[in-house]
Amino acid sequence: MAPATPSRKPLMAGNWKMNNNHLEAIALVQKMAFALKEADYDAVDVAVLPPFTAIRSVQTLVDADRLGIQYGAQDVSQHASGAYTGEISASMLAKLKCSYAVVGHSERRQYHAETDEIVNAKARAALAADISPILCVGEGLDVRKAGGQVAHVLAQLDGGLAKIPADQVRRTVIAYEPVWAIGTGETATPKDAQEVCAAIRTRLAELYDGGPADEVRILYGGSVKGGNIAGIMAQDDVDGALVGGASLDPGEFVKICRYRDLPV
Ligand SMILES: O=C[C@H](O)COP(=O)(O)O
Repeated sequence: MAPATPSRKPLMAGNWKMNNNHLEAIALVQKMAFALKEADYDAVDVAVLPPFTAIRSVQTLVDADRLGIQYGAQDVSQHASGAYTGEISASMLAKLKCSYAVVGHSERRQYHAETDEIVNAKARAALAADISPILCVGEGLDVRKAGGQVAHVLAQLDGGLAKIPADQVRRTVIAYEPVWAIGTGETATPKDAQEVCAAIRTRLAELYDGGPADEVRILYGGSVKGGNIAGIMAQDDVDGALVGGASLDPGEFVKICRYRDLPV
């Protein structure tokens, strides 16, 4: 596959999961913003994905201080509006100027029984509101041990992208997150990450004519930190990272954003 081009600007997205109230969120974004320089934003898109309750505060800070940090949500409803207690719609997130919404994170699939059909409906709801879905795919340890990771991930990809046309897939982000590497300290090797990310790009080329495969950003996620990001980013088909635990530490997250300065 072709190496990353300027049309695939790397994206480092910090998924805070269920951490940080709105006051803590402001403090964390301020620390990041203090450390990040213009050159960082030129090289990398930097995004935070706070809990829903903190998005408005992050928006206010980003707007007031004209920060280059992007932000988004960790989930979105598949429904547009109505009697869905506890749900947050894509149009509500668009009103908060969210750039991204994660869909199909393995924790949603596992704890909330989200199927590929639901994940697909969420991705389409996000796109309809001009929000880029970050579509998560990834295999469990049993699948990995049996060598079925590529087939498993491609089936999730096919399901997640169903009925999404080429002009919309261009703005979709795919995150490959092997479930066995999330929050465990076990990182996939750069070669493991490249194998699956390359297979994802090849499948995108099969599914879509006209070049979207070369434009879609594919992230790796799973115990990413300053010590392993450079090797992962050296892979041709990895265009960034979805970072969990390390994104809660501003120093570590900024280090990840500056992976170019780190040894491979
Ligand atoms: O969304 C992020 C991933 O689940 C990775 O989390 P982690 O970096 O804590 O392993």
